Amino acid sequence: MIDVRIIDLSLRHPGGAEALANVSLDIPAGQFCAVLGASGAGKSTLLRVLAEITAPSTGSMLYCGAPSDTALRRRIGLIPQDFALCGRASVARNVMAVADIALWRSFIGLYPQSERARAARLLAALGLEETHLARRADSLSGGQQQRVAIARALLHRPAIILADEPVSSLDPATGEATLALLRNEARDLGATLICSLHQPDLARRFADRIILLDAGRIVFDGTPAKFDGDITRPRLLAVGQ
Ligand SMILES: Nc1ncnc2c1ncn2[C@@H]1O[C@H](COP(=O)(O)OP(=O)(O)OP(=O)(O)O)[C@@H](O)[C@H]1O
Repeated sequence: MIDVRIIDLSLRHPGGAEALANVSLDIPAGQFCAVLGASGAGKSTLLRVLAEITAPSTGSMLYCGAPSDTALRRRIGLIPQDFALCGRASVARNVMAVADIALWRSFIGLYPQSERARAARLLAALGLEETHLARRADSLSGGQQQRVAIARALLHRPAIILADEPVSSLDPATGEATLALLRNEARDLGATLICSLHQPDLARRFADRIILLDAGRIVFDGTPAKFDGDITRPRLLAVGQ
């Protein structure tokens, strides 16, 4: 079980606006923390900083009180907004690409039976039958590819799951079932789940805690019961005005 401490993170892109501004959070181990906010609010930036894909301008993160290291990084399950699949490779190869499997095995596609079975079980739970394992990833629909990215993140039993809009390409019913599965898997693993969403109703139903970002700042941090569900500010003008 890993708790996450985020200390005064700020990030200003070169020539751009401040994507994160003085973000501090203590996320207890095992918590499902939903990150909401209008488009451009900084949700992906926060997740990318936590995944150490993007370096912050200032601030730091601690995992169980310590900076991240190689061992910690291997315990993060990342679901990127763009899925980051290898289109030419099979679904099986994509799902098992980041699992803790000897490199020579993954080169020749010889995965341990236990990992194959877990991959098939996860994909089936996500609504993708075993026949999908042999298909090229780029032959799947966008929503199917998104679920492959979710299975890949869960396969190696992560202690921290960073999910960037993991149901954005799914129809409402599949999205709800997928988010329920993600929450349940995280619970079973004791994993801390930090998940950006565009659907306040899903966040209210599934998350333990909601963080609302606006222009890179935290403007709400509390329980779903206290959240009023409004993630947008009236700053868009209607066409013709
Ligand atoms: N590489 C970059 N260079 C310059 N600005 C960037 C870069 N990446 C993001 N930004 C800016 O940082 C801000 C936050 O972007 P971010 O992608 O984190 O928003 P978001 O809340 O995830 O949005 P969405 O819901 O549309 O995915 C935006 O103003 C965006 O234009």
